[in-house]
Amino acid sequence: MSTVPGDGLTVRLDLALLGFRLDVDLLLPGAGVTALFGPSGSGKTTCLRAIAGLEAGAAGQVRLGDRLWQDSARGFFVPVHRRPLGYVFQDAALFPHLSVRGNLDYGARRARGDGPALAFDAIVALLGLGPLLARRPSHLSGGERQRVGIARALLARPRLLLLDEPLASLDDARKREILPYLERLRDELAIPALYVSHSIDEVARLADHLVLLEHGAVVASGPLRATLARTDLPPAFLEHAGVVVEGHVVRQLQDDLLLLDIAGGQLLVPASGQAVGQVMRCRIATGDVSLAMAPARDTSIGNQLPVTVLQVVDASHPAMCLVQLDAGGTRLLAQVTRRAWKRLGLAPGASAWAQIKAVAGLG
Ligand SMILES: Nc1ncnc2c1ncn2[C@@H]1O[C@H](COP(=O)(O)OP(=O)(O)OP(=O)(O)O)[C@@H](O)[C@H]1O
Repeated sequence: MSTVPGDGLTVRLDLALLGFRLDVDLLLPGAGVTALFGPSGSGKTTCLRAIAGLEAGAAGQVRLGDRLWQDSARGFFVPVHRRPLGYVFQDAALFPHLSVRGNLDYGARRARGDGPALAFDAIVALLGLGPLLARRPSHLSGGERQRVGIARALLARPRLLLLDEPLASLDDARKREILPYLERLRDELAIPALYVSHSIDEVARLADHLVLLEHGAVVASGPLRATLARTDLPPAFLEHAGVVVEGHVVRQLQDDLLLLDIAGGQLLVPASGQAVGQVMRCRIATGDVSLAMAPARDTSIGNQLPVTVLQVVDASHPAMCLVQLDAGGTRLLAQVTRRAWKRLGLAPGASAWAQIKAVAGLG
């Protein structure tokens, strides 16, 4: 039996279902948010269920820090109700006849975990539920219901939080409303969270670590920024490739723009409520970066950075290639046509200008 360093989460599972096999071997951080990302049917939910102990047929080992939850080699299996975890689904199944407070009290009374104890009031404040405590679930928006569901999961004192597409049933406005609360959880909670999502923007905004799943197997697992910027992933993932850049807001400009200091330069980014000095994450998709040999003068493009070409690889379409660039310490990825690559005479080591059409501020 292997030993696990520190307080990480070991998930070594092999599960055969009718027509589907989950076979994963993961060592995940014991803190922060790990996102599970992959195409529909790749096994994200099955993986979460197996970690929770809801798939009794799963062979292998699950261990959180020094706590062993299952080890089939030794016939050891902690049942789901004895694993200290909080499970949040797409729709929080709240009791309709109880108020928000009643629903939370119910969760607190059933607390069986031995994770960090957060006071009722602290959890209510963390999720902004104070003004909602007297309401019935039928008088809550979808986003508010999810916040109550997360609070109820936290009141059980979990050591691990499992979130299965908690925003999937919400419209964009509700998603924007709840994301800052999820960021607060990430920044203030001492326990790790596994977060399943279909949305790469959501993942880029919230996660610290990224696991890519395809056909029940792990394609990649690593720190978010490094993993998203990889150029050696299967085609299903390359279309989501792009970089996540972090920088400090140095100035607020007219027209709702912010000036962001990043390694090696500055970026103009659409404002989304950040103050000067604050750290901001942005995502730059590969399709939003093009290449030129000189900075363009009369252009609508707001961001142009001098770059060095590092390498070029095949993109998911044969007409396209992915070019990895270094912009003074910030890695960028550009998706350009093979024809343009040849026409510009580019090669690894060449100098060029990256024209960045869009930068999505992620909060
Ligand atoms: N109890 C089950 N018995 C047989 N097959 C199952 C069972 N549960 C899930 N599957 C199959 O396992 C595969 C993975 O499903 P899973 O729900 O884990 O994928 P997912 O990545 O979460 O998908 P989505 O993003 O669509 O939610 C699918 O092919 C699904 O049909």
